[in-house]
Amino acid sequence: MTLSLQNSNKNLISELQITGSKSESNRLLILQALYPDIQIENLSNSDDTTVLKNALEKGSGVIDIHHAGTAMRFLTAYFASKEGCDVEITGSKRMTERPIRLLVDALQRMGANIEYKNEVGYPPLLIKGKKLHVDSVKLHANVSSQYVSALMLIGASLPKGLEIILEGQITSTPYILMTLEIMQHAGIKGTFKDDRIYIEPAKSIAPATIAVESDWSSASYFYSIAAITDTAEIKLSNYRKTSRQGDSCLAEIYKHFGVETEFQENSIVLKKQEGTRSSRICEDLRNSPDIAQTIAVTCLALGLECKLEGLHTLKIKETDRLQALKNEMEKFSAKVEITNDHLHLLPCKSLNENVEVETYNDHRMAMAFAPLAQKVPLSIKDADVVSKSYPDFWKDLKKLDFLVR
Ligand SMILES: O=C(O)C1=C[C@@H](OP(=O)(O)O)[C@@H](O)[C@H](O)C1
Ligand SMILES: C=C(OP(=O)(O)O)C(=O)O
Repeated sequence: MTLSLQNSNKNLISELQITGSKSESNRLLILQALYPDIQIENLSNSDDTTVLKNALEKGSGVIDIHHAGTAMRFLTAYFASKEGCDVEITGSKRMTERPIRLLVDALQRMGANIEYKNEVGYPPLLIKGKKLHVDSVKLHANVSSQYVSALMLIGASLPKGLEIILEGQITSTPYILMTLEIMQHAGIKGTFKDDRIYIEPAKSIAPATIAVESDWSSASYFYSIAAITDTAEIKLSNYRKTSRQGDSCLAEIYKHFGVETEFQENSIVLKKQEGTRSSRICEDLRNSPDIAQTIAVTCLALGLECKLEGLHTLKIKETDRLQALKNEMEKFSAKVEITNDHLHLLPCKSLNENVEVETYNDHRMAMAFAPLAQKVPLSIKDADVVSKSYPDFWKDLKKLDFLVR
């Protein structure tokens, strides 16, 4: 499905409720499978959460998790530690190109029975679950924090708990902290200090109801919309000032674009007044890789120079996001330089109209480019990719006066 987009309203006022965080939801579903006394409120309606939920219900045979990185990594650890289970976990073509060796190596050192069906280091995986007894493991932490979270999530179910020693520079740290905080909220004890994580064993936990906060990465598109328009007041419900999600750093980052965040009880209001904004944006996004595309496109729309670093994980996400950003921004007449971990967008004076944006099976390519329709009419190819994290995205855009056809 290709959608054409346009929005000429420069004064946006609206109220939305975005679905629950897929990161929080997927952690809670794994914990609930291990500790059934956990109740979850406001579970995400994203594909990534649905595939994980279905996989846990199925529990055997061939399990296809499509594009969902967290589902692939968390389920690998979960099934490997579940005695008697016999599964093949596979996913989309792209998933078979996303590395998983560091996690599999660590689990194998803990005694897990995991084999690669095709290429060593990549899904599909053949897993025969068994009791894991080793209580300390080393893990390289500079490729994906999801490997770390996967081990943490099963840690408390092991007889002696689990110590994880992180090697190398730690990437996406807020996601590791999110895992720990959610486990602590569920009553599991654990610590994360310097390069050492320790999760205490827990045979059972007291009943707990845990509410998922709405998704901050999804909120980024509304920050971008507010930044690009003249004036805006957009209320997003089910957000907290003290969030477990690292992408809540958006509230600080978008001040540079003149967007202020008012924290109300259980919601945020994004307020944009005309005028105020920086002339150049420089950010290190090692801790928040998922908002890189949003920020780059906001800068493109506003003709700002943008230097982003700490982007070394972008190449192994749903697509090579650095190359995809360069390809698509250049269609609008931008000049973009990329390296392995860095993107430099030069100020762009005028934007080409009616560009067809390719999305490369990446939900964030579709959603990050949509706000640009406030400057020039454009179209988004394969627009239904958004369902990976935010199935109602196009419906919600219409509430902000976007013409979506
Ligand atoms: O743990 C999580 O929920 C996630 C961790 C991040 O991945 P990396 O740690 O691979 O950067 C992030 O990009 C992804 O969208 C969700
Ligand atoms: C990278 C992402 O997801 P995952 O790694 O879980 O597929 C994302 O949602 O931007």
